Amino acid sequence: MAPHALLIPLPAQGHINPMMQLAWKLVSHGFLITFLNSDSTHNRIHKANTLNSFFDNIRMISAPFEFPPLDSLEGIENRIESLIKGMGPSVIDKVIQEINAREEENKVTCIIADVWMCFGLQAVATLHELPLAAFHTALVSLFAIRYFSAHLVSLGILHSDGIPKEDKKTKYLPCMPALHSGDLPWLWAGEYMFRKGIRMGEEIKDIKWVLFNSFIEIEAPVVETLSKEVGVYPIGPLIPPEFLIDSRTSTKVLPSFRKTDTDCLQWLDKQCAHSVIYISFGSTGILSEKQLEELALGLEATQRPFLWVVRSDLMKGSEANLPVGFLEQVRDRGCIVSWAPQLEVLSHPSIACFVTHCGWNSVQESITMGVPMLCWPYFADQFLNRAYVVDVWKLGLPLNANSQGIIKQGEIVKGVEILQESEQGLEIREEAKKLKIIARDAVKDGGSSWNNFNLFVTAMKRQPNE
Ligand SMILES: O=c1ccn([C@@H]2O[C@H](COP(=O)(O)OP(=O)(O)O[C@H]3O[C@H](CO)[C@@H](O)[C@H](O)[C@H]3O)[C@@H](O)[C@H]2O)c(=O)[nH]1
Repeated sequence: MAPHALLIPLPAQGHINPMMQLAWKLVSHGFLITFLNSDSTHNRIHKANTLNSFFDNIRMISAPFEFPPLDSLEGIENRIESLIKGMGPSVIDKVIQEINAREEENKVTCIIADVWMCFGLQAVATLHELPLAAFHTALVSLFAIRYFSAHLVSLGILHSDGIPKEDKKTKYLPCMPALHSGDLPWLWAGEYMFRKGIRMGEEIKDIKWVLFNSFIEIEAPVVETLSKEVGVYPIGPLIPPEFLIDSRTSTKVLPSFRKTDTDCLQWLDKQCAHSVIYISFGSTGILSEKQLEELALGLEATQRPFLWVVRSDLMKGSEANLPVGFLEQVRDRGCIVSWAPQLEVLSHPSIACFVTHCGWNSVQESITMGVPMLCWPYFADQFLNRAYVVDVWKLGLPLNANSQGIIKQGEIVKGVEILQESEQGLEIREEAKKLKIIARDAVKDGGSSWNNFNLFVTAMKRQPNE
């Protein structure tokens, strides 16, 4: 009997993508996969991706629960709570019963759930005598700072609502870089996120396998510290192996929530090597009208080619408006798309640098493709990721806002020029080349993530009575 994993993602692009990559990897190791979404998320993915080879190998199912994908932060607390209830333990129990009743020969043999979907799930796994693994889509450091945050309260470093007592750059954990107080990943959503993070740590502590889409080499001290408390298994980067070969011919594109515009790849083919600035704010980052204008004018002023993902909801409150005359001014030097095949873009030889909101997938994809970054974080873990990119790995530069919170056009021009033309930029590009190799080695035979993944797969393939 083939092992059969039930995968339960959080319905947000940045969480579904790595879960799909994990699904793909498990299929290549002989697993059957059932991929569970809420009804609305399931329908949206199918609508945006009519023909995609992903669906040939992975069974996509949905739970009867209307939950639109999390691609805006509006009312986030209530939406997360409603998701945790609507797709909670009793629903998962029913889904497993239905699959097992239908498929005598292919019963579910393990559950892998996003850490946000694990609340109360251990009881269901125990009831069905199934192993449960939690999947964390970002840095181990993000989980660690949440996990140890109650301890930081007891030490008097944080107030009981998660706000730091002192507003200065602090080494909150000895194993992590110093962070500005505003970099703490719960502050954007206040006490709710802080408490939820602590609850998550308590819930996950008893789960034997916690898989991380990261790799040990980039945050070894944190992995070592957290492993004393939790079963930490970094298995990333989960980027499909086809993308890790420089002379790749694969056209595999992950299904996403939005229609992918692949024409930009032909535009990239026409550009010189290492010349193009790629700009994307992931699935949720938004800009004010003024901020969008400054970015556009900054790109114009660089006089360099650029590929910019302008999602229809990139601008706060209305359809994104580019400054009057901007398109006429930049002409063929700029390519604007509403959703890019990002992995293919980042692995294209014409890309010089990535202006990124520092969502973890974007950062890890950039590392794995050896592309230096200009960091423009927006919320959640993105400030923590920036601290690693800039201060620890030295793979990029921060884009600094002025006193009104605006990143001005000159800052963008300066960032690109430093990366492309200065001694400091050369050092950053050298670091990017080194870390690209380390990232790829982690998933090669015998690499750290390869070892963890194989340990996990072997354990999941073992029959319960073995
Ligand atoms: O035009 C685009 C833009 C993005 N992507 C992909 O979409 C994903 C976006 O993920 P990420 O870069 O992590 O950004 P978010 O969508 O913002 O991700 C959420 O989830 C991440 C993982 O938990 C967190 O680190 C982020 O802070 C959170 O916002 C990546 O795989 C990109 O390759 C595309 O394919 N095309």
